[in-house]
Amino acid sequence: MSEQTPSQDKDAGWGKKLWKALNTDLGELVGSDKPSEAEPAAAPAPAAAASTPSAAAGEEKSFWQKTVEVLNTDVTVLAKDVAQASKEVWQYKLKAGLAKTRDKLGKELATLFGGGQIDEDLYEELETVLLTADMGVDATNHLLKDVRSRVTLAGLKDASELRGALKGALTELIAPLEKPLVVEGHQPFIIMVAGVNGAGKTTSIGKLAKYFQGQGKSVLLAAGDTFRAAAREQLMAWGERNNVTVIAQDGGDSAAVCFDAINAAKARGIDIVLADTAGRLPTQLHLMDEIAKVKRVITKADASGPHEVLLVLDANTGQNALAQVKAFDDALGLTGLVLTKLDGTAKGGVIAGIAKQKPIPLRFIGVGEGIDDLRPFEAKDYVDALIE
Ligand SMILES: Nc1nc2c(ncn2[C@@H]2O[C@H](COP(=O)(O)OP(=O)(O)OP(=O)(O)O)[C@@H](O)[C@H]2O)c(=O)[nH]1
Repeated sequence: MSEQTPSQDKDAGWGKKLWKALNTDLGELVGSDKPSEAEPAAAPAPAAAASTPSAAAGEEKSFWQKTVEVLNTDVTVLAKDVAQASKEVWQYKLKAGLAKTRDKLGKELATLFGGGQIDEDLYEELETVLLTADMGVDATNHLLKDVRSRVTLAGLKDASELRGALKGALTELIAPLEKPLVVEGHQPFIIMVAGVNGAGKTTSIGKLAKYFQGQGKSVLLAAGDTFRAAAREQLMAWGERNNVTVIAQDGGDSAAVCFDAINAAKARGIDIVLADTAGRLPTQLHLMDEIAKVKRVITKADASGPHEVLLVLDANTGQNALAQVKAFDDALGLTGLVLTKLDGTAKGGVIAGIAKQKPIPLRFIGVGEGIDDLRPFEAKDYVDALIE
C-alpha cells in the first residue's frame, strides 16, 4: 500500500485558508481598541486614540471596530462578486458545452416554432425532434402531453408560443433531479464512485476534490481502480499537483485500498473520502459482484458509509445510460449520478429520460475536460442553455 501525502497543509482549500487568515486578523483587531505594536506610529487612528475600552463597549464604536466593519463589508461584497462571476462563467461554459445538442434541437425547434397554427402535424414533428435528442419514448410522451395541456390551459394558438410551453414542461420534468449533494453529517463523508470504462470517473474525482476543497473541506482520495494502472498514476499525479493525499496500492484489491483510505481519513480528521473504482460493464457479472463487495467493505470500515454512491455516466451513451443506471442501482443502490461529456454530444436530452424512468438525483454535470468543468446540476440553467 502506498500513500502519497502532500508536503504542505493539504487539509485546507485556498478558500478556507484565506477565510481563516482574514477572520483571524480581523478578530484580533476587534479585540484591540488601539493599534498593535506592529502598526506604524503614524497610523491614522484619531478616533482610536480618543476611544477607551469602556467607550468601545458603549454606543460609540472605536476606529478599529469601524475599520473591521468596512473590511468585512468589502470581503462580503467581494465574495458575492466572485460567486456571481463564477456563476456567469459556468452558465457560459454550460451553453458552450451544450452547443451540439442545442444546435441539433434548436435548429429543428426553430423551424417548428417559426409560426403557423398548432396542429397534430406539429405535435408529430415535435415528437420526432425530442426523440432524436435522445429523450427517450417515455419522456417524449410525457413532454408532449404536458405541452398539450399547457397549450389548452393558456389558450395558445400560434406555434411560436410553443417554445415557452416546452421549456416549462422540460424544466418541470427534470427539476426533481436537482438535489445538490450535501456532504455534512459524517466525518469522513465517504463517496464511492462507479461507472463503465472511460465514463470519466477518475477525472471527475479530481474535479470533485477541487470543488470540495473550494468549499473549505479536506479531501482524501482512494485509488480504488486497481485494474488500470494508469488510473492510479492519474490520481496520484493529480493529488500531487493539488496537495491532496492519495491512498494507493500496486495492483491488488480495490476493497482493501478503500478500507485503508477510510481508516487513514479517520485518523487525520479528513472531511471527505472520494473512492475511485475500476470501470466495468453491467454485463460483466463477476465485476458487478466485485463492486458490491467494495461497498460492503466500505461499510465494514465505517458502519454508516458509504454516504454517497455515485454513478458516472458518459452522456454520449444516450439512452444506454438508462440501462447502466438500472444495473448499477441494482448492484449498489445508487444515491446520485454524474453526467459527463455533455460537451461532446448531441444527446443531452438523455437527462429527460433519466428523470422519467429512474429519477436518481443528478448531482453534477460535466461539460469539458478542465478542472472547473464539473458543477452541480440546475434544471433551469440546463433548459435555458438547451433551448434558447
Ligand atoms: N470532453 C470531456 N471529456 C471528459 C469529461 N469528463 C471526462 N472526460 C475525458 O474522458 C476520458 C476518460 O476519463 P477517465 O476519468 O479516465 O475515465 P474513467 O471512467 O476513470 O476510465 P476507466 O478507469 O477506464 O474506467 C478522459 O480523457 C477525460 O479527460 C467531460 O465532461 N468532457
